[in-house]
Amino acid sequence: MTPSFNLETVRLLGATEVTYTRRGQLGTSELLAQAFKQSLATAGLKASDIDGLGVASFTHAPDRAIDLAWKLGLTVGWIMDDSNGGASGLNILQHAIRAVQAGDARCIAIVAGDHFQAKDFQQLVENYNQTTYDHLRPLGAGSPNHRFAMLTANQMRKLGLERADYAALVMRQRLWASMNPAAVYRSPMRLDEYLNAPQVADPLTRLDCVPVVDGANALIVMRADHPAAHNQPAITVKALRSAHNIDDQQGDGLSTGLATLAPALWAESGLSPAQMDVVSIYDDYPVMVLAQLQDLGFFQADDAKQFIHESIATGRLPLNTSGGQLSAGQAGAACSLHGLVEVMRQLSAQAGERQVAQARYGLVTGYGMVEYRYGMCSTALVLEAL
Ligand SMILES: CC(=O)SCCNC(=O)CCNC(=O)[C@H](O)C(C)(C)COP(=O)(O)OP(=O)(O)OC[C@H]1O[C@@H](n2cnc3c(N)ncnc32)[C@H](O)[C@@H]1OP(=O)(O)O
Repeated sequence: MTPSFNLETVRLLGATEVTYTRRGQLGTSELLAQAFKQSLATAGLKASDIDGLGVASFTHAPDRAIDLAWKLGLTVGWIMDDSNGGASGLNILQHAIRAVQAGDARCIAIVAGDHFQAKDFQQLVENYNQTTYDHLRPLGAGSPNHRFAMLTANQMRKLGLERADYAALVMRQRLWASMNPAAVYRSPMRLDEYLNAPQVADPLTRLDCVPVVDGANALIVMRADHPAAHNQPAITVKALRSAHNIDDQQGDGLSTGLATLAPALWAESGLSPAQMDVVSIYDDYPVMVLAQLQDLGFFQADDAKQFIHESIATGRLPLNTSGGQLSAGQAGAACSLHGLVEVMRQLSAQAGERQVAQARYGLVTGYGMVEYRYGMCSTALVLEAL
């Protein structure tokens, strides 16, 4: 287990998202640049304050972080690219915190985003890794939808769930999305709409699968003693843990790396699931939202149905208050900062109509990098508004 480290010397600010669109006009560099500029404006910073840059993207290639630094006119002493999908932004964050603590940089901007034409996404999933290319693509099963359909069927059996139970989660997220101007799907969803949506891979329909959009997110990681750290409500990280490839793809995929890291995460933060005021759980498919909440101790297997209807559907647990990716949209690697940006906005009292009253503690998870059965990467962090 990694040793704990003092996070008090680091602050997060400048959380921002570029409005998600389907097949928009801006290319990846432009989206990343827009997120960067919005983040600076939100944090009250100038480009010359930034001395570190992290970039997460699938479609930024052949450019890399240094090319974006040049386009933005940045001179930096710390730079990082990450293409680990749903884990990428939080992976950069984990490194950025260390860099700021160690004095390699004082003020790091992290940006994540993608622009997709329809054919780009197909190309991405079929070439996601060598395993997919060699073994799944020839079977016509390159898309993650097929694999998460199997995980959903298995979870339905294990937890005694029906489609109407998943509907309650998806519909609640859509309700949150109706209060997020940046979300791509904002019209409230009815149960019959959910149940009758076009099937994608039994038992998943279109409304269970994260929609592909364009967009970008950004935030700033800064030393707590930096003069600009007081430009807006300060947010600190109480604990951050990652656990990747915990079982060599030999498990059932319904227990993620979060089950491994949860004891240390809660012990280090000194907090418990019941104390979280707002929660962003990586939501590529509803099955994984439930799997991660269970791993983190929000409910026990026997209570899954009750938890969905009493805590999630009622909003008693403010879960994925941006609408989550399922309603706001998944802009490629931007998904890796999506949940963090939302929790930071909630903790900074900047969430507009969907603001959770007196939000002090928040939880964020990242998940991703499907090898051939399920995601291999898991990260979680607990945040506090100071
Ligand atoms: C670790 C991970 O993150 S793994 C996950 C990685 N991501 C993925 O694999 C993406 C999964 N999603 C998908 O594959 C696709 O979105 C699909 C298959 C579900 C849907 O794709 P398609 O069937 O091609 O539908 P398409 O995107 O063209 O949309 C068709 C219509 O449905 C609408 N639509 C699509 N999704 C939604 C949604 N969630 N809510 C409401 N409307 C939707 C579209 O706006 C479009 O409407 P229009 O015709 O009026 O413009």
